[in-house]
Amino acid sequence: MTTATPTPPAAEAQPAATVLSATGVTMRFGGLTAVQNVDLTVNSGEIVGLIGPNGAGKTTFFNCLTGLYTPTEGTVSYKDKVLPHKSHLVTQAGVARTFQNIRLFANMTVLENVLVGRHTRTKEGLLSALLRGPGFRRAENQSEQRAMELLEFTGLAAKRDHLARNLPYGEQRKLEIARALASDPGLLLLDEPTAGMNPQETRATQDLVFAIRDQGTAVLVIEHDMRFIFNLCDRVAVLVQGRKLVEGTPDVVQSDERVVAAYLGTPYEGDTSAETAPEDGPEDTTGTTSTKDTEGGTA
Ligand SMILES: Nc1ncnc2c1ncn2[C@@H]1O[C@H](COP(=O)(O)OP(=O)(O)OP(=O)(O)O)[C@@H](O)[C@H]1O
Repeated sequence: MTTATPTPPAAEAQPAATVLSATGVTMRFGGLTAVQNVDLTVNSGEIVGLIGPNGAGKTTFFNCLTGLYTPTEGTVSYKDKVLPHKSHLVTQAGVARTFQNIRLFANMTVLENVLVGRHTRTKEGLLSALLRGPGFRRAENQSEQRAMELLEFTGLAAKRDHLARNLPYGEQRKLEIARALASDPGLLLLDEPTAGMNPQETRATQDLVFAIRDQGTAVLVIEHDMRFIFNLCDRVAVLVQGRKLVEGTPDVVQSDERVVAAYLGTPYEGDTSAETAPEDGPEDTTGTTSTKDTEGGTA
């Protein structure tokens, strides 16, 4: 008689832990309120999208989350700890980001760029670095190993010794992501990761973001390419004139008449801000066109 190995009871569906919690975030620049009383959470295992017309406050909100700006009001917590208003401390806490305009060290190699992103995870001090003692060399080897893993992961390993400035645009964007991942973040914020990309590069970026999520890093992404956002995200929040207008699944958001109206700049029933509606031109909310497809790279 064979004894069946008891199978473990099916794991009960646990509510996902909250990774990021932004509460009542407001950012004023003089008389201009760029972000107003925005709440947003990102849970572990999630990809959350942040969309909105130009000037809606998306990047300002990212800057508040990542310590570049000190919000005028509100708090931002990562894994239940309030984040400091210093970007390197936010990175150290476990939140990494990329920028709308690529910020690589153009004259450093691909590998060196990722190693720079690794510095928040190395403990060796300045003295140890100057003396190049065994502890420093061990840490250096480990960092290089991790950097190479990330270059494999992002498909850039063969370019490790190329100067960043010589990479094609799509690979520069990948390198930015690899560098952000080098700090081993639990949350990655991507600001327009497909801006200026062709459709193949955009699809590859989509696959990369799924892979990042599958490896255990939650993702919050700003993007104008609606097809990309609605394919990728579990949840989407829409900012309009600094306020969160709608939040929900891609299906809910796509079919919300307020979202369509906000993008078209037309008033909707109950809209109190119609007189100051954004002047941006129509953007496609149907998922058929990327508004950035016609833009050049921002490198
Ligand atoms: N440092 C700043 N000082 C003053 N005003 C600012 C500053 N940064 C942003 N703003 C203003 O805040 C508003 C929101 O800008 P923000 O760049 O956050 O929008 P966005 O949604 O990211 O736009 P886009 O999609 O075009 O990148 C805009 O009116 C912008 O001019």
